[in-house]
Amino acid sequence: MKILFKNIKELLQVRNEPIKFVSGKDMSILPTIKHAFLVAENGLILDFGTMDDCPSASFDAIIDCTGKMVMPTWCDSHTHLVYAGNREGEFVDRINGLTYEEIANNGGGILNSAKVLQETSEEELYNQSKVRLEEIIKLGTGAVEIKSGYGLSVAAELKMLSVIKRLKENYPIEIKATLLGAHAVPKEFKDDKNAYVDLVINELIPKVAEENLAEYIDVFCETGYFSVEDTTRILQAGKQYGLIPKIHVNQFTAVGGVQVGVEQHALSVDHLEEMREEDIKVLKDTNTMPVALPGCSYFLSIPYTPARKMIDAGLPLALATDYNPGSAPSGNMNFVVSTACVKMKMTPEEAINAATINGAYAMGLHDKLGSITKGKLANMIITKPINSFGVIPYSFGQSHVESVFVKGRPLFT
Ligand SMILES: N=CN[C@@H](CCC(=O)O)C(=O)O
Ligand SMILES: [Zn+2]
Repeated sequence: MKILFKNIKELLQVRNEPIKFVSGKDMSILPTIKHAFLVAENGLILDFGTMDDCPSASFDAIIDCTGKMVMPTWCDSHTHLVYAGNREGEFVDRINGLTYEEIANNGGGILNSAKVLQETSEEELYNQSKVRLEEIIKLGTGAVEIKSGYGLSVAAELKMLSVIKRLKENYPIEIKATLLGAHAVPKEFKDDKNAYVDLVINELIPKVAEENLAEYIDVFCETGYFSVEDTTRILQAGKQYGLIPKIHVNQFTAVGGVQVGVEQHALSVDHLEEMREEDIKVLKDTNTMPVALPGCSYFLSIPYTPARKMIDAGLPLALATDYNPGSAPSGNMNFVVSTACVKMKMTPEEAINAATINGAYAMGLHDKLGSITKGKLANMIITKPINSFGVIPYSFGQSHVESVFVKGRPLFT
């Protein structure tokens, strides 16, 4: 199958040479080609350039993109989109004055989602989750990481990971699975957290590795959840089974989680709403990608990740949705990119880099996705007719995605 996309108003995120990620000042550069063509063959990007060099060979399909932009699909490197039910009641409780912490301390929050998930069949969980997956693909996401962590028992964590596996088998976008057994301390272990950490290390990790259900290991390293010591133990155990760390740190308190991430060679450290100078410094010149989740800051009314400080210090930054029922019930990367510009003072170029190539890196997918580069997967967004790419973050709350191509094929057009 060979497709020609012609008369593209502007082809975004063009990288002739493959790159891992962009940091610091380089984040403000978004290479583009105006009045461009692109050829996709057998699911890969075969060629691109200006219309002056547009090939005249025969194609299976020709798509006229007059007035429209073409860009790589969004790479959403942090979600919890496999969950059961929702937490609308807690949303109203927060509107009426309770805090996220108070709700969690009263047995709500993650434990609430765990209870519902444990009572939901795998089939039903799959059916609820696939709706969310289809919804984000329509919004332009072409690669997504999905975590477990609402099971909090060996059986229920395996149920979540099996659902993720089934989504991988049934949908063409790239899906990466993360084991987040240490997301909260289950009720039964409330007086003996160490026993739960032992269970994660001695039973859950080996079982997940044996069944090959996850690529990454995550921990919610936070006051009242898992300490830096717990986090180190769990990450080390995961690494022995080949699981790569990607961790939740500095959401509410800065307790040294970023340092643990760097020490353990985490692929990413995510959230980072509370950042001290030393947290920024320790990330410098490492291979650990900081990931901001502005949808969570928006929904919980907590501080935003200090993107300006971090980028100005020379760091890279990725953006993700954190799609989950409690702190970010939206998987809309268009909204995330817009919020990053409005609230975190990222420029459109920085935000698009953060949501494409840097997000791909945070999922170990930068050699396949995240830029328009020959040989990468032809996962692309065709926008509606727009004046400039700045309109994507500017007109918040709208989707400018007209159609989405995954491995060179149109989905949900
Ligand atoms: N912070 C930890 N985990 C999720 C939220 C969990 C929940 O409230 O259900 C997050 O990334 O925001
Ligand atoms: Zn999360």
